[in-house]
Amino acid sequence: MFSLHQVTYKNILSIEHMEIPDKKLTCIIGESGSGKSTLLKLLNQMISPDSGEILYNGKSIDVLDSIVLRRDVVMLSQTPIMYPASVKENLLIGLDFSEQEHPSEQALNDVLRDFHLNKRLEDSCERLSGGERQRIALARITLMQPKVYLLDEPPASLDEDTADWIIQYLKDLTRQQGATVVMVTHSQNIAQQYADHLVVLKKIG
Ligand SMILES: Nc1ncnc2c1ncn2[C@@H]1O[C@H](COP(=O)(O)OP(=O)(O)OP(=O)(O)O)[C@@H](O)[C@H]1O
Repeated sequence: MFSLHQVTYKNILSIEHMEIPDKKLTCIIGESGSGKSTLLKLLNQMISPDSGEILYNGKSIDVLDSIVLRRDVVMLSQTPIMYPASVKENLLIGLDFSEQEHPSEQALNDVLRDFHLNKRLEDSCERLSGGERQRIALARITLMQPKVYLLDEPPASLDEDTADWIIQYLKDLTRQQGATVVMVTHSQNIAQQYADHLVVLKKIG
């Protein structure tokens, strides 16, 4: 899905060669500051490398329109944006942003159930817990049905049981919908248990 060749970014990343496989769950691990979040940002063109080449499905991502690329390759940051609006509005933001049609109320309620969110669509998002925000943000991007999910530490504000079923859910997306999931994690356990492919980053120098 992605191939990186001789990619450098500031004095943060220096990658001779890296493959990120299609339809698999890839975990990125490495010490703090080793460039894990930076690598995700390179994959959806939020930033560009100083040198080297990144291929997406065999094409250099330089020549792809970044809006089109980001419809396929969706990133969930460590601190997802939550608007002071209803659960429904917050779920639909990603679809609006990528100019996709809204699903039925039933589909939105199904997604709340899938993510164990005991909320109604008309409830406000203003007083959600960190874990609920994280799950709404993840639900928001699954509604967009991207080809690639770039996830920056999704389990960060989730308890262990919730983190486990969410990662299992992501793994199922790779198997059932052929999605590609690239996930940064600090947890060696999660990486060992769930990753089909592992990327280990080391600090330069
Ligand atoms: N645009 C930038 N310009 C300069 N330095 C940056 C930039 N972005 C990040 N850094 C630095 O690059 C290093 C790697 O950052 P990054 O967030 O990618 O690491 P990480 O492995 O995800 O870390 P953590 O596990 O702590 O989240 C850090 O030292 C950070 O301060």
